[in-house]
Amino acid sequence: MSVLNPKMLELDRLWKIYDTPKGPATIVKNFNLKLKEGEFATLIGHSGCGKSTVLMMVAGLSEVSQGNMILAGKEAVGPGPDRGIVFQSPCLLPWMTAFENVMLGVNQVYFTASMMERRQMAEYYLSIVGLSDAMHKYPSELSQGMRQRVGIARAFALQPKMLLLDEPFGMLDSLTRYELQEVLLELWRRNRITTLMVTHDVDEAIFLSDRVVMMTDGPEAEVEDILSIPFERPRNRKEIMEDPRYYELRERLITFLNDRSHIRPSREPEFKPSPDMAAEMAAHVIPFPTAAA
Ligand SMILES: Nc1ncnc2c1ncn2[C@@H]1O[C@H](COP(=O)(O)OP(=O)(O)OP(=O)(O)O)[C@@H](O)[C@H]1O
Repeated sequence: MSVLNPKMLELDRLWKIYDTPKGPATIVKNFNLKLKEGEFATLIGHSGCGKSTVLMMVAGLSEVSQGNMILAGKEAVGPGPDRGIVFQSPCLLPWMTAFENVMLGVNQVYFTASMMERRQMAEYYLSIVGLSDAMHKYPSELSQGMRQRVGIARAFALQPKMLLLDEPFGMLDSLTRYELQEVLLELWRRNRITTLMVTHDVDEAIFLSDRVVMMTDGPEAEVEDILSIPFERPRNRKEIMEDPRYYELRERLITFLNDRSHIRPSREPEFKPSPDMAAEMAAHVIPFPTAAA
């Protein structure tokens, strides 16, 4: 029997400071989070608060300015095949079929496996995401939703320790998004890969996650609160939506986002013309034509 790692990911007082022309900008400050093996967590917060920044640090694609990041008991530095990433747009190589795009990573990571095993692995994941009949098509022959299915299959096929998803369904219509949420849950049910996902969608966060991590507004964003989602798995969207707890959770998340939007500083720039400029502007106003004109 395998023993689950009680701490698959530990983010300990993580900071991200960018050097900007105006000086250092602290985007994320003292960000603490622990994920258990097999846990599905989502990051939610206002646009620009630093969700993708946290995800990119975990992916090893953005350097950690301060703090520790431990993945499966080891310090994680730089990117690696132990972390699979799915972006909003799947970035497939256009001259390769869906199958070849998935095989690209599989060949790199499982180079000791036989060609037959590698092909079977790619075919298995492409069929689970519903692309059995389209796996030999080129990206230009696939819809946006199908391309994202390839992106999801590609990430799972590498069997990473962690899956990182940056608004993977953000560009899809709501029907396709619901379908792909189900696809993602089915793959996750079979593999139980520890997952951290960025989303703006409160319903998506509740439907998919074990815990929703609410981030404060940036700059200097940190974890404000964490909401545990109590619904049993496997989850059924209809049953969840009929559960009174769903509306309580939804209310809490929406209230959190709304409350924070009230304390956000106004971004409206100040514009006070000098008296001379005001006179100049007034002189340029074209009078509204009257009936007599
Ligand atoms: N290379 C960089 N240099 C300076 N600032 C940056 C850099 N990259 C991102 N930022 C800033 O970091 C902040 C957080 O950006 P990030 O993309 O992480 O936010 P987010 O919460 O994911 O936003 P959204 O929900 O809109 O995608 C933003 O203010 C952004 O301008």
